[in-house]
Amino acid sequence: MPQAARWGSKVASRVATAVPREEAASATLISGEACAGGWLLDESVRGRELLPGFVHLPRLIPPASQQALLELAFSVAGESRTQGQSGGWYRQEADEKWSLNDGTKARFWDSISRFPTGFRELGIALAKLAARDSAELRGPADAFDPRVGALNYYTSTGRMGWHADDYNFAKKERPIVMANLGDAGEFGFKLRKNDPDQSVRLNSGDVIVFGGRARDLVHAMLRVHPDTAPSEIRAPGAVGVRVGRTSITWRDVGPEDGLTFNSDERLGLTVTENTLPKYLPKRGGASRGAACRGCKASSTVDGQYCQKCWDAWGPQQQR
Ligand SMILES: O=C(O)CCC(=O)C(=O)O
Ligand SMILES: [Fe+2]
Repeated sequence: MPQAARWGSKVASRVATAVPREEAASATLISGEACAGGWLLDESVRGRELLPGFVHLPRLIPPASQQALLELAFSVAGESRTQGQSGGWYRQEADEKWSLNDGTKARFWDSISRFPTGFRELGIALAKLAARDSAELRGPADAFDPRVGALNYYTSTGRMGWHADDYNFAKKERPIVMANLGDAGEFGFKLRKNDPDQSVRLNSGDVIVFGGRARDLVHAMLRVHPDTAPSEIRAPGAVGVRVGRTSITWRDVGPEDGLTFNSDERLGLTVTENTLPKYLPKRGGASRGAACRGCKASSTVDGQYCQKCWDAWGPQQQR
């Protein structure tokens, strides 16, 4: 059985059994043809539009669905912790020990086909629920067709610097949909770079969506509030492992937008012929002769790419 299908069936059955009866009575089952098992969402939650096109839906995802989603994230991002393959959230150091692939945090993304059945439909449902409370989001949410799932894991000291999401990581005209699980996080945001910083606390089960005029929202994960996960949420995996904070984003984007698959390439962990120059790891030493593979400039720093193409990769390092 192909890997994606294997994981799909495994996680979908876990999701189905994770939702208790009591909760089923008070929440609405979002179902769909491909949504085996279904996801429970509290549709009575209304969104707060923090900026035109930026909506926060507190506790939209009830605890049982939070737990199921967390297990899904840990399963998918831990799937390929095998030497020679994509390391998911992990990478193997020289001493052969596995560690998170981005220091105090970890990042992973790949085609939505690698995620279990129902994951894509959940992203679509979340976008539509947010659009009830933002005229700005209606068009972008109607057209939303997520093709990539991205999973971030933060330890208690993990952060992400200020940035706007590139168009090669989500189409310009489509929203970015994010679910928050585990420890709460302080999410910094502003419409433009020079606007005053604002922040909102995102608790486990909260969803945010930004699109339309807020598609280029400048945002950051300022800090994690350690040990604030709801008591009923458990870290999947070994007993005693901290829950930490996980964010899941659904992204409507594909190779036609210049997306490189998968996250290992963008993090500079592996380089393939598809890796964009700006994601190549920086090295020193100028060399002349070959034209730059990125922009055809005549001088390259390593025989392949020019300094400008190397430098374009730099800002990604701050993430
Ligand atoms: O995890 C978060 O809160 C932010 C994630 C994010 O901005 C990203 O992955 O681009
Ligand atoms: Fe982002």
